[in-house]
Amino acid sequence: MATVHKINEDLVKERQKCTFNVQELTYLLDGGEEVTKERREFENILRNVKELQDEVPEVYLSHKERYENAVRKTCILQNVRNDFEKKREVLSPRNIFRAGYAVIKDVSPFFLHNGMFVPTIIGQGTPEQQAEWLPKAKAMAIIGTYAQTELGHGTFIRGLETTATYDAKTEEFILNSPKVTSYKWWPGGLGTTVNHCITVAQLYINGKKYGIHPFIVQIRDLETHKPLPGIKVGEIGPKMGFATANNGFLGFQNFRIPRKNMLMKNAQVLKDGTFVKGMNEKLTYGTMVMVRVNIVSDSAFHTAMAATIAVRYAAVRHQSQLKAKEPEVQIIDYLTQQHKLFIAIATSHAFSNTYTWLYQAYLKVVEDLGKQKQDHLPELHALSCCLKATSSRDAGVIVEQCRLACGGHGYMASSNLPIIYGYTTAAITYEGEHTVLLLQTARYLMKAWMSALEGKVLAPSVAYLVDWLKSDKQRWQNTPEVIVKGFQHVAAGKIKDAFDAIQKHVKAGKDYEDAWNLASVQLIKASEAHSRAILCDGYLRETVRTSSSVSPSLAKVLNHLVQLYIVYWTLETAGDLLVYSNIGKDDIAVLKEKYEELLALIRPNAVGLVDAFDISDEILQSTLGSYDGRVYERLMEEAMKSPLNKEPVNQSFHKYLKPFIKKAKL
Ligand SMILES: Cc1cc2nc3c(=O)[nH]c(=O)nc-3n(C[C@H](O)[C@H](O)[C@H](O)COP(=O)(O)OP(=O)(O)OC[C@H]3O[C@@H](n4cnc5c(N)ncnc54)[C@H](O)[C@@H]3O)c2cc1C
Repeated sequence: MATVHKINEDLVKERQKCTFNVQELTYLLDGGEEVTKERREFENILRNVKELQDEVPEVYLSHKERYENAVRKTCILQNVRNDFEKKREVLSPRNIFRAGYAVIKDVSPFFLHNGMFVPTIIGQGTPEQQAEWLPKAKAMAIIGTYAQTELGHGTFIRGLETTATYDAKTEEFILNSPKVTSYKWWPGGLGTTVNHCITVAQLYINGKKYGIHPFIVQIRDLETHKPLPGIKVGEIGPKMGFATANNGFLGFQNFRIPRKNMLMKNAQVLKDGTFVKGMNEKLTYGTMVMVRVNIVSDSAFHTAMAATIAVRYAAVRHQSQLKAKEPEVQIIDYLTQQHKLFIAIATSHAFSNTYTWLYQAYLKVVEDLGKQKQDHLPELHALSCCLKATSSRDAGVIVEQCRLACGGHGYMASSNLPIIYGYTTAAITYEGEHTVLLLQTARYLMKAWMSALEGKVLAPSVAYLVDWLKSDKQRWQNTPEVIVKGFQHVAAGKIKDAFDAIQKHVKAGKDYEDAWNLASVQLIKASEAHSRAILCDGYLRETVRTSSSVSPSLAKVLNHLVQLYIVYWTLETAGDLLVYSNIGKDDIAVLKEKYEELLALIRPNAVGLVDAFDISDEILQSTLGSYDGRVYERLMEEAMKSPLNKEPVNQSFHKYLKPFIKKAKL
């Protein structure tokens, strides 16, 4: 049985100060008591699986050992999950996502299987293809990944160079990687784990190019796991993070796959080689949108992890004195520390709330698409692009801020903050590079602006453009509602400026594409401002909605957090508000005071708020952030696990250091 340690006294006191019911907030954040219970039950089972405990911490393992350990543990996790789901409901995706971190400190080599392989078969396979592949994929009789990016092209997918040439005689596609730049590069699990992948390739029929399409490709023998003839596959090597994700490369040489392996929900290739264009190419957006929506939720969780570690540590850590002769202060009592950390808590809430409404919007669009309706798809696509971009970027900044807030100990791998940063920052690039996604949203915003000028009715998320055109700027008030309007004014002003900049360049004789490039810094700023307005508006609306159904004490705390988020961003973007809204210097001065008041109001609840994220020690895996606050003891215990501490004198002393010292001339 695990030893139960005494809880650090500072944390005990912090928990006594808390003014709301922590459990109530946990249920709210999880989406209901049942979800929390399911999650805890599953995490508890995992906690008691002895084989999942590492004797040697992952960081001390070699690259190869670390990978092998990750595969071993992911298989156990999958078996535990299967047993659990046999007895009861299928686990919710968010709960399984969280539990994964209790098993592997970094990213699982199976990450892409459920993250992209299965969803792509669902999103882009015909009913017959789904019937053939899905049962095997869901049971993990086959393990897959999603191979799109190549050495030469990531963002520009039309430039992909892998070819799939149809051979009508044999009813097969022949896959080839004609150049080194056409090698697939990055797919998770591809290195040495998966036996299948979805490969995105340029389709050729009778010498004619038909654009990029997805194909299911078996790349390894199911018995021996050896690459099949014509396949060159391997691992791409160490990266900034993602140590166990097993990202790989893949090349084809005249590799043949049956015709039925092209995913044909959209376009089709008939037996005789006739190409049938899809009714709606936009259908393929569905999977992409879903994955981006999920990244908003992942960002909420990664931010919550970092906030939990840094807030608990700030409560336990004492450093310096505020006044001479007084005891050293808990660092959480420095206002600058609260400024670094409380926004982390509020940001996680903002992203959770955003995910809630965005996911509902996604479900509605999927339902509509089933009825051949796609009116809301462009809006959802634009929203998912900018919210993925902004949430992953903000999460990266916040995690790093939390690491810095932990001083030197935050730099320890055992704090887990460096690893959390590694996978949080990766999300800024994968599934659509940050700038590129902001520019995609900007395209939508430019069209929306044109429509607004023409007096057309706009989609709800950009309806503020019409209001902005109609009315004079509203009289400023320092209320959350008016501030949100202020953010909308900033977005509208920046959208107008970017639009005008493009027009100016076009009038000066530039092509539209060149004008676009010349205005692109303004375009991404417009997109960022739009994201911030959407985040603040959605977070405020969701908080108002949920506040009516929770206890008054919790509603009060939720209200403090949303206000903090809004005021924080007002002060961060005060320059923009001064340019584009009616805010005055005096209003900003009042808001600075308001911000300090909010920090003080949140202070007694800080530990309770991170406890409410309910992230178990097994998931946090942090010496600084554990529930019991045994920070120093854990740091020392982890240090003692270093292989360098297993022997009194390291052999390098005798081999190198001693001769070197002996030779020293005094
Ligand atoms: C950890 C990780 C995991 C990944 N997993 C997978 C996976 O499983 N499967 C897979 O297929 N891929 C995967 N990828 C690849 C990922 O999707 C690409 O790296 C990403 O789409 C960016 O493409 P790129 O690397 O070609 O960057 P580039 O597109 O070359 O970007 C480089 C720079 O050019 C800029 N740029 C590019 N195009 C434009 C433009 N039109 N306008 C303005 N600026 C532009 C970008 O903003 C960026 O600053 C992964 C990547 C990472 C980091």
